[in-house]
Amino acid sequence: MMKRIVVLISGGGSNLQTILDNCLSGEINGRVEAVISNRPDAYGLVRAKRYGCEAITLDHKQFTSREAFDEQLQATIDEFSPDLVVLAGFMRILTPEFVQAYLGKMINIHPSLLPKYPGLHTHKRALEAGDKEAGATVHFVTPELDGGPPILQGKVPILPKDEELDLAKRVIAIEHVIYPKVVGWFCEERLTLAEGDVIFAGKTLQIPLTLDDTNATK
Ligand SMILES: Nc1nc2c(c(=O)[nH]1)N[C@@H](CN(C=O)c1ccc(C(=O)N[C@@H](CCC(=O)O)C(=O)O)cc1)CN2
Ligand SMILES: NCC(=O)N[C@@H]1O[C@H](COP(=O)([O-])[O-])[C@@H](O)[C@H]1O
Repeated sequence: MMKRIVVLISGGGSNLQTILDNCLSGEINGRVEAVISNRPDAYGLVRAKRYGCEAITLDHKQFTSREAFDEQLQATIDEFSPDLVVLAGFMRILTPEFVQAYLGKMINIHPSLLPKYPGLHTHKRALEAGDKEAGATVHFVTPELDGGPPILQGKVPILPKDEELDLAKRVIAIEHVIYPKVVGWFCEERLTLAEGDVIFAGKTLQIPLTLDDTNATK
């Protein structure tokens, strides 16, 4: 049964595009039913229209509170009865009530090797810390910001002359590899969240998988 996916965005949507492409190619056994942006000018909405799904703007600035925005967001998402909600560059902190409604069926990609650098400006922080490697983490979404159980990480080197943009480009390239992989696993029903544990292919993940591991998990 093809899974129903809703994607939340705030910007350019390159991760969204990778997921759309993998749905079209059959790599992901799913269909994106709707893309919802909290910003009207998000180019990801153009990508959604080109793919042929609903492209919806819920401008968070039009709401009097975070709770009111989340309430409307939940009502909009539920119109599509998704099996999976994918945050792809979605830049709003979600209320605990909202997150609880999608626990175990909502994932996010974060541009750092969590638990290092939750929140914003991850590449700047990694460079300032003098780190030798960086990367991205796909995780289940919980009320704790970027604190949800990690699923898969992709690592990249930090090079001596790297500036923020250099690192951002190298990290987003690995994001485009790991995110569709995790979405695909979820749509094949190989990935679940149970009592706070990530269950992948029938085994409890004690630590997140890294990209190198995935060859062994075919
Ligand atoms: N309850 C949760 N909400 C969200 C999670 C989560 O794990 N739990 N993940 C984030 C995604 N994210 C990083 O990966 C993130 C997004 C936004 C922010 C943030 O500080 N947002 C500000 C506004 C910033 C802006 O508009 O540029 C805010 O909401 O006030 C931090 C981390 C998605 N939500
Ligand atoms: N805290 C959330 C966050 O910073 N997410 C990051 O926003 C970018 C979105 O790019 P995209 O719109 O091209 O997919 C990605 O790098 C993603 O990791």
